[in-house]
Amino acid sequence: MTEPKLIARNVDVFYGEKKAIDNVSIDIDNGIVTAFIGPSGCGKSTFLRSLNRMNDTIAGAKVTGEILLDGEDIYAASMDPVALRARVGMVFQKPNPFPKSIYENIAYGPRIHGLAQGKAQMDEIVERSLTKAGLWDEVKDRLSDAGTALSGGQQQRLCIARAIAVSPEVILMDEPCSALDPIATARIEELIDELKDTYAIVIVTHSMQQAARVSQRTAFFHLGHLVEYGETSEIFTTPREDRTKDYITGRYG
Ligand SMILES: Nc1ncnc2c1ncn2[C@@H]1O[C@H](COP(=O)(O)OP(=O)(O)OP(=O)(O)O)[C@@H](O)[C@H]1O
Repeated sequence: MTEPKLIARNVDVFYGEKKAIDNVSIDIDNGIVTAFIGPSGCGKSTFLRSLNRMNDTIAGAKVTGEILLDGEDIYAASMDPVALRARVGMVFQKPNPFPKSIYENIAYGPRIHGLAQGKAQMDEIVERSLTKAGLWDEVKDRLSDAGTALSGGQQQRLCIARAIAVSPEVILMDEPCSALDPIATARIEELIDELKDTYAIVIVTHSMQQAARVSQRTAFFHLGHLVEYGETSEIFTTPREDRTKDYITGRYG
């Protein structure tokens, strides 16, 4: 057995006095897609954001407990949150390209992290990242066009390419398809399936069909608790907990 990529132990997340995540412990493995599901407001996004310290950017948010990336405490004083977010990248619900060219959207991260020695190396990173995100053929002749001029689905693949460009180890995706049409969604789902061999992927989704299609492991959250975690096929066919059963059969959510 290889070590889990991420280990969370007894994690609580507070917004001011309010506890949004209560004592969550979970191991997240490499080479697979892990889905977080559960009714609106159960804390999926909050917990996802705690995995790369995005909650640090929210005033009043506090995380307690322990989260280890390859055994290293990501909340340790010695951990630089900017470097951490390159290792644990994030893709958001709404595609959010920078108001810059397609090329610059990809080159920005590698530049600030000093990953390219010169123009030729940067060109290579840009091409490799866009290729991995399945976008290169569509944009190779228009790299100086604005990223925001692309379609919604292309913008989301651009955002995935931007995350890939800084050589992450984990990619967190917070409902990455919720603003996309079914065809663009299918492209992203195919892409997620390809990327899982290189990165640990965690996806928050409202769609149980999507969780069933793209993930190998599923975590069901309810009211800030991790109710059940296991193989996706088992969670959807033979859940152990009544609350999971009620959710996947559509009794609430
Ligand atoms: N910035 C914030 N400040 C205060 N409370 C927040 C903040 N973000 C989320 N919450 C609260 O924390 C709880 C969990 O919210 P979160 O967005 O993590 O849930 P979610 O399961 O991702 O919901 P959804 O599926 O609707 O996106 C909710 O009660 C929410 O109102």
